[in-house]
Amino acid sequence: MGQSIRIIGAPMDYGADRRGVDMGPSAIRYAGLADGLSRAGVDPTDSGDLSIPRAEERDPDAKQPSRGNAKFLREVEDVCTRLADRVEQTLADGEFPLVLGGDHSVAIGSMQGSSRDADLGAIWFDAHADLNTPETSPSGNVHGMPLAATLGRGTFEDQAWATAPRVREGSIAYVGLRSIDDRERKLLRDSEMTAFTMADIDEQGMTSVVETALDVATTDTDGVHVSLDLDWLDPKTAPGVGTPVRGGVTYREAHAALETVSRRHESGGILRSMDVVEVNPILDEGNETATLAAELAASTFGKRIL
Ligand SMILES: NC(=[NH2+])NCCC[C@H](N)C(=O)O
Ligand SMILES: [Mn+2]
Ligand SMILES: [Mn+2]
Repeated sequence: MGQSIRIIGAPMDYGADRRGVDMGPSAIRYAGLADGLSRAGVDPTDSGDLSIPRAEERDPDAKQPSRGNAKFLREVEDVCTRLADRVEQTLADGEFPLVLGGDHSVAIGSMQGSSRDADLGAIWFDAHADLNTPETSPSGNVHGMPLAATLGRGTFEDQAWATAPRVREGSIAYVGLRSIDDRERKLLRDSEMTAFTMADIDEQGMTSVVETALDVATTDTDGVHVSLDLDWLDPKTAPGVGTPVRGGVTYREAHAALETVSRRHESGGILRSMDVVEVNPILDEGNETATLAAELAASTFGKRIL
C-alpha cells in the first residue's frame, strides 16, 4: 500500500465575496478524487467535512469588518482553529492531510496545523499573492490574506490562531502570479519570499520554475506545504473560480508542475500537507474545474501518463 492520504473537507466561504466555494469539497469528491488517488497508488480515506455554519446563520454584522478591514474574521478563526487541530492530528497519526476548500483562507488553518511540529516550507500555486493584511486589503476578503496571517503581519501580529512561527518567509515560493494589488506589491517586494510570475514561467518553463520553487521550500525545512488555488489556471481551463484572472497556467503546465512536485516527493518524501481551494461549482461548467482539481491531486501523488 502507498502513502495514507486523509481527505479533510473545509467547506468555508467566509473569506470570499462570491458564494459557492463552500460546495467545492463535494464537487471535488464527486469528480472522483478518492478513485484517482487510489489509481495513483496511494491509499485515501475520507474523514468528511468540518461542520461550518452558513454565513446566513452567523451574525449579520460579521460581514462588517471589525478588526481592521477583514470580513468574517472571527468565523474564519473558528474554522481554521479546528482545521489546524485536524491537520496536526492527521500528521500525528502518520497520515497525509489533503484539505479541500473552501476559499483560500482555509490555508491559514492547514499551515498552522502542519507547522506545529515542523519547520514548514510552502509552494503557493496561485494567480494572487494572498499577502494583504486587513490594513492593505482592497476587498476585506480574508482569502486574499492567508499568507499575511501565517506570517503574522499587520493585524495578525497578535493572532496566535493564525500565525505559524515555523513557516519562514524565505521558505515560501509563489508560482504563477499575475494579479497583485498595489500595496501588496510593496509587501511582496520587501519580503524574503521567492515569487515566480507568469512571465517567469514564459521564460524559464514550468518544470524549471517548479524545481527552483522546490529548492526554496525544502531548504532548511522539515517538509513542504502545497497550496493549490484553482484560479492559478487560465479561466478557459478552470472557469469555476470566484476571482478569475486571464493569462493563467495551461492544462499541461499544471500537470507538469504537480508531476515535478510528485517526483521530488517520491524520491525524498518532501511533502507534508496540501490544500486544494477556490473551486466554485456555481460558476463552473460541467464540474470541469473540480475534475481538474481531482486530477491535479492525483498527479501530485504519482499518477503518470505511462
Ligand atoms: N485566494 C484568492 N482567490 N484570493 C484573491 C484575492 C484578490 C485580491 N488580491 C484581494 O485581496 O481581495
Ligand atoms: Mn487566487
Ligand atoms: Mn489564493
